[in-house]
Amino acid sequence: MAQDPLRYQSGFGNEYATEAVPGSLPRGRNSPQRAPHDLYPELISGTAFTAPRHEQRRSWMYRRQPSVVAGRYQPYAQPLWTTGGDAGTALPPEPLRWHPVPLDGAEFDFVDGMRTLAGNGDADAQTGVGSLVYVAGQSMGRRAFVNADGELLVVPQQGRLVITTELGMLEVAPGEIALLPRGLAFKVALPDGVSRGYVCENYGAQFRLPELGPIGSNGLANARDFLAPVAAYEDAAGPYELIKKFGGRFWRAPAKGTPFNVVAWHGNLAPVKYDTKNFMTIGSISFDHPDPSIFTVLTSPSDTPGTANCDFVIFPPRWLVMEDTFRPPWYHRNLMSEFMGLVYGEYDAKPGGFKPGGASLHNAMVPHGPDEEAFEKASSVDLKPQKLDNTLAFMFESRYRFIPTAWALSTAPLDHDYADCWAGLKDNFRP
Ligand SMILES: O=C(O)Cc1cc(O)ccc1O
Ligand SMILES: [Fe+2]
Repeated sequence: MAQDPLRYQSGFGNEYATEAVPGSLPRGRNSPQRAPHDLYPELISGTAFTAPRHEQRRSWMYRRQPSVVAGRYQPYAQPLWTTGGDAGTALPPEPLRWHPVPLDGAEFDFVDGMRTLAGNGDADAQTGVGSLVYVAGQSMGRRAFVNADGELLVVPQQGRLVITTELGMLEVAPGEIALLPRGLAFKVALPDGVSRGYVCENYGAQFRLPELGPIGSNGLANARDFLAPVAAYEDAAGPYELIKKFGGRFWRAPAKGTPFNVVAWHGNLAPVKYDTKNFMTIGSISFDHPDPSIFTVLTSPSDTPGTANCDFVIFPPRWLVMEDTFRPPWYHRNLMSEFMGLVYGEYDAKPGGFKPGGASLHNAMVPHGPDEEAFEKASSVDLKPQKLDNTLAFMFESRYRFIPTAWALSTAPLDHDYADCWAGLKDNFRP
């Protein structure tokens, strides 16, 4: 690779165009009789050909070998990365929380270290999402992964990820996120050693920026802050192992060379990264705690308007200035189901038991809200302007109940005492 591959092009869903070797992109057409430098043109589409134009996502790659060149596939064991929700599970109708997932995955890479905590929907029906955690200590070396079941929204919690994709490279640190399109080959290197993070595997409509309504034409996540890679290809010869997730099952195939052989590409289907520091957070400057939808970074719509397959919501550092207001989240129970994680710091509704690397799950109509400590403090504190700083929590919010996996309910560090955080709330009524 002649140029630094860690350069980026900005924008969300742009018509990007990039070439690692000048002159490798055909001009004025997509598949000339012979492409420049005798590269093979190959199309990857992330939407149906007849999807509405504004939803269309596809890219053209110009590569040294088309990706059909691979050996035969054999089953591959990754039993803890499950797909969808297991309808046979007796889903507890109460709040669930997990302590931080232990950092004991030094022997695993990003694919083998992935565990599904909870899932819903059905990859074949193109609905629902999985909520996963990874703990990994090995870089993928000459192993590449393709996920035919969904796109991956990656939320690193500890350790940077250097993600090599067919379309180029992304370096993603905690506080940033990556969005990896369905079907695009990638591998992950771990420059900081053992790393942990969260992943939303989205089987449904692709994540996109939310409508802004009365907010106007600027704000929340701005399109230009999403960064796509520039074309870059691997030179070193030698065999590769391809791992593929396809219909919930895992497969492996040998390949005689690297799948990261794309010399140039153009199109609007691309991996991107986004730094949550660039999120323009909006809040109440009068009174009351607003609905958390104001914190939506990306949304995957379902076929019911406003009722998302999944919203990706962050709770970033921000000022709280509301007058005569209980400032943390209210007690509530919602139609939508909420899977939450914490990248760093403290979450204002749960200063005690919700830790970075942990997770919580409040499914449809499961009541939840501030723990006793948060309630006591927020209902008596002097309401000066207050900066909630050094904190980043997030939520995968879905219209479908998240069903925890057998791993989540047995091996994972389930917090059996979670309900105790509300048990001490007093009846303060004095008629
Ligand atoms: O339950 C939670 O902590 C997430 C959440 C935050 C908020 O500010 C309002 C509603 C909500 O579900
Ligand atoms: Fe909630």
